Amino acid sequence: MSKHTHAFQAEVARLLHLVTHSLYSNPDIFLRELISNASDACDKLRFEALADPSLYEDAPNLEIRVTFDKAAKTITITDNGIGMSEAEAIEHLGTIAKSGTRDFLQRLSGDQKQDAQLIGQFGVGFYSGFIVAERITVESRRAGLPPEQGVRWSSDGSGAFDTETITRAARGTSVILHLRDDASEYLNRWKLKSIIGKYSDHISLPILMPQEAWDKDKGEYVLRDEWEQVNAASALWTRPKKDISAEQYIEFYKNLSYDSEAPLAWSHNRVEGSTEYTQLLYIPAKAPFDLWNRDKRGGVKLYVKRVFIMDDAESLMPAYLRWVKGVIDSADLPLNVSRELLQESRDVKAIRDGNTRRVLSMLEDLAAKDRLPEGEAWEALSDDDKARAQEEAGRYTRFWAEFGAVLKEGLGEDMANRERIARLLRFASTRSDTPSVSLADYKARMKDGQKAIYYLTADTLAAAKNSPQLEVFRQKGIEVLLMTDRVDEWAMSFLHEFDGVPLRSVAKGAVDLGELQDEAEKKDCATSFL
Ligand SMILES: Nc1ncnc2c1ncn2[C@@H]1O[C@H](COP(=O)(O)OP(=O)(O)OP(=O)(O)O)[C@@H](O)[C@H]1O
Repeated sequence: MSKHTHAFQAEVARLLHLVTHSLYSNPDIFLRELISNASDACDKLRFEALADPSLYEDAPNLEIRVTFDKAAKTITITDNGIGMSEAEAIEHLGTIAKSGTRDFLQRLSGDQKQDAQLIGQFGVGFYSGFIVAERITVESRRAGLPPEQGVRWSSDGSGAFDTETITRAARGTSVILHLRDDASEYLNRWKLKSIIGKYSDHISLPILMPQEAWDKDKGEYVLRDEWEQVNAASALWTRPKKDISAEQYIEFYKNLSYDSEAPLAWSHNRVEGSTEYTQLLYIPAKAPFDLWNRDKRGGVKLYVKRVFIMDDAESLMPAYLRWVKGVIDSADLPLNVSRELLQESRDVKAIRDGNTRRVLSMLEDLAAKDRLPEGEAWEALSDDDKARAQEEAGRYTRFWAEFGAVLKEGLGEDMANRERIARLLRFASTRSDTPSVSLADYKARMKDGQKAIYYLTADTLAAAKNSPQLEVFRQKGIEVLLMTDRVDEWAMSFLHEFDGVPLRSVAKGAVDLGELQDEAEKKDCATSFL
C-alpha cells in the first residue's frame, strides 16, 4: 500500500493556481460540477453494463449521496458509478483531456476578475472543488475490479498529488472536500440542499442527503442515518412542457452548455410517427469561442430511453447548426448504438432532418418577432402582448450578429433548405450600415423594371461602400447588398436566385441594369467595368 507522488500536468497546475488564487464569483458551482461528474460516472456504468451486466455487482440502483461532517470540516460526494482504477485516477485527475479546458487556458487574460468570470462560464469540472477545499481526497474503485484494487488520490491543489492502493468494498467514487476555513458556510444542510435544487434538480439520478434532527442534549441539528432524496430526478426533457417553468428550462440550458447567459429561444417537442423521439433544442445568445471549428459539434447530447449515449452527436445536426445545444432522446435506437451505426441509421437521418427543420422554424419565429409591430397592429395588442413583443424584439438581430456568418454555410451545405435559409439571411446594404436587410426586404423595394438583386463582396464595410462599382447604382438609386463575411463569396455561389429574382454580383463584369438605363449610360457603365 505504498504511496506515490505524481506531478500534475503543467496545464492542470496552471488551472489550479487560478482556481485557488482568484476571487471566485460564484463558488457554489463546485457542487454542480462534482455532481455532474458523479452523474456522468453513473451514465458510463449504465452504458458499459449493457454489454456486461455483472458490472452492477449487487447495487443496480445508481445514485449520488451528498453529506458533510461539521467536526471534520468535510463535504463528501459519493456515487456508485463506473469508478476509477489507480491508473485512471492518475490519468483523469492529473491531466486535462478536454480540449475545451485547454482552449479556456489559452484564453486567460491574466486579469483576475475577467478570468474568474471565465471559469464560471466554462466550469472546470473536478478542479472546481479547490474553490472551497484546501485538500481533496478521492476514494474510488472501478466497477469490475476486486475491492483490494481501490485507489485513494489526494492533493492540496499545488503542484502534486499522491495516490495509494486501498480496499474499498463499494464500487464508484467518493470525493471528499476538506474545506478551507472561509468555506465553512457550506457545512450546512439547507445550503447544500438549495444549491442542489438550483443547479442539479434535473439530474436524472436520485441525489440523496441525510435527514437532520434536533438533538436536545447538544442543542443543535444533527444528521441522521436516514437518507432523503433532494432533487426531482426526472430528466427535464421527459416531463410535460406545462410542468416546466422558463427558469427551469434556462437553468437546464446553463448546465448543458456552461453558458452563463440565458438562451435566446428553445423548443421542446415529442416527435411521433415512424421515428419517435423527444427533442429539446436551444439557441444560445452568445457564440462559443470555437465557433469556427467545424469539427467540434458537442452541442447536442444523444440519449436512448434516458440512457446517455454520446456527446458529440455529429449525426444529429448539420455542421452549419453546430452551435445549437440540446438533448435528443430516442425511443427507437438500440442502446448499444455505435458511432458508425449512427451515421448509417435511417432513424438518425430522420431525427437530423427533424432537428434542422425545427431550428430553422425557431429562427423564423425569432426573425418574425425581431421588429415591433407598428401602427394599428401594435395598438391592437394587449398590454401583456406588448410587453412580450418588446422582450422578443431584437433577438434575431442578436442572433444574427453572433451566428449569421455560420448560418450562411448552410447555403452550400443544405440544398433541401436553401430557400428557408435564404429568407433568414441579413445584410448591410447601400441603405443600411447594419446587417438588417433581408432578401425579402430588398425585393419588396426593388425599382420598377429592376431585374436582379445586386450585391457586392469586400473585406470591410468601408471598402464596400467606397467601391467605384457602386457609382452607377447610386446614380440610379438602386440598392446594393454589401457583404463582408469571409464566407460570403463561397456561400453566395450557391444562391442563384431568391423568390424568382436572380442574384448578381456587381463585381462580375458589366451589369445590365435593363430598362433602368438608357443606351448611352449602358456604354459608359460597360467601359467603367473593363
Ligand atoms: N465521480 C467520478 N467517477 C468517475 N470518474 C470521474 C469522476 N469524477 C471525475 N472523473 C474522471 O475524471 C475526468 C476529469 O474530470 P473533469 O471534471 O475535470 O472533466 P470532465 O468531466 O471530462 O469535464 P466536465 O466536468 O467539464 O464535463 C472525467 O472525465 C472522468 O474520467
